[in-house]
Amino acid sequence: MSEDAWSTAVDVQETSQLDLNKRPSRLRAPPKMKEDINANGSRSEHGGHGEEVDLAEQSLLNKMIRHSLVRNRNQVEVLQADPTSPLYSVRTFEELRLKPELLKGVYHLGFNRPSRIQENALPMMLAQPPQNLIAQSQSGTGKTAAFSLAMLSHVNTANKWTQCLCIAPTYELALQIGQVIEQMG
Ligand SMILES: Nc1ncnc2c1ncn2[C@@H]1O[C@H](COP(=O)(O)OP(=O)(O)OP(=O)(O)O)[C@@H](O)[C@H]1O
Repeated sequence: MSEDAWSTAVDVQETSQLDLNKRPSRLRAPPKMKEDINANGSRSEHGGHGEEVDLAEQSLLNKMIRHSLVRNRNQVEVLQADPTSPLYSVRTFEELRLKPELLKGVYHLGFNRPSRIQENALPMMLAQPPQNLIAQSQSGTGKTAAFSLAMLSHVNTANKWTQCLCIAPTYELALQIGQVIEQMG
């Protein structure tokens, strides 16, 4: 249920991003970035400069592809049991020694066990002292959830200052990551 609500909210958010000019809400980008996005959008609307890549549209397309994977969650769960799948995992979130609040957030999202990228990357990202990590995995295999969990694990809620900085290549992607973090945190 909560996963459906989350993906629906993200979809609504994505749709709203297609019409940034008409939306005077807090979801607006800072002026410079908004200008860039709108510039890309108008280029694409008029079909003008064939070679130029519209990053906002590209990001939305990626999101739509991922959304179709979310709909097939049952299949994802089955794939996690297949040792040849990148989603395969034998470890549990408890074994990753996440903070109890985060564990609650993970289960609230309906995650029963970590995917392979989460299983491999999280111990390194949670190590003390923290280690640098570059990781890659197929789309929809849980990378966002992995680095979001790692970021949140390093946050001390008693400290009232900024403790994490997540840099994303597009505004839309940043919003999506923010949604995941809100859900988990
Ligand atoms: N351990 C898990 N168990 C079940 N579902 C999961 C798990 N981890 C992530 N998911 C779900 O799988 C979907 C894809 O996860 P996520 O967005 O983290 O993947 P991604 O690798 O970052 O994808 P992309 O490369 O497209 O950005 C999301 O709906 C997420 O809620």
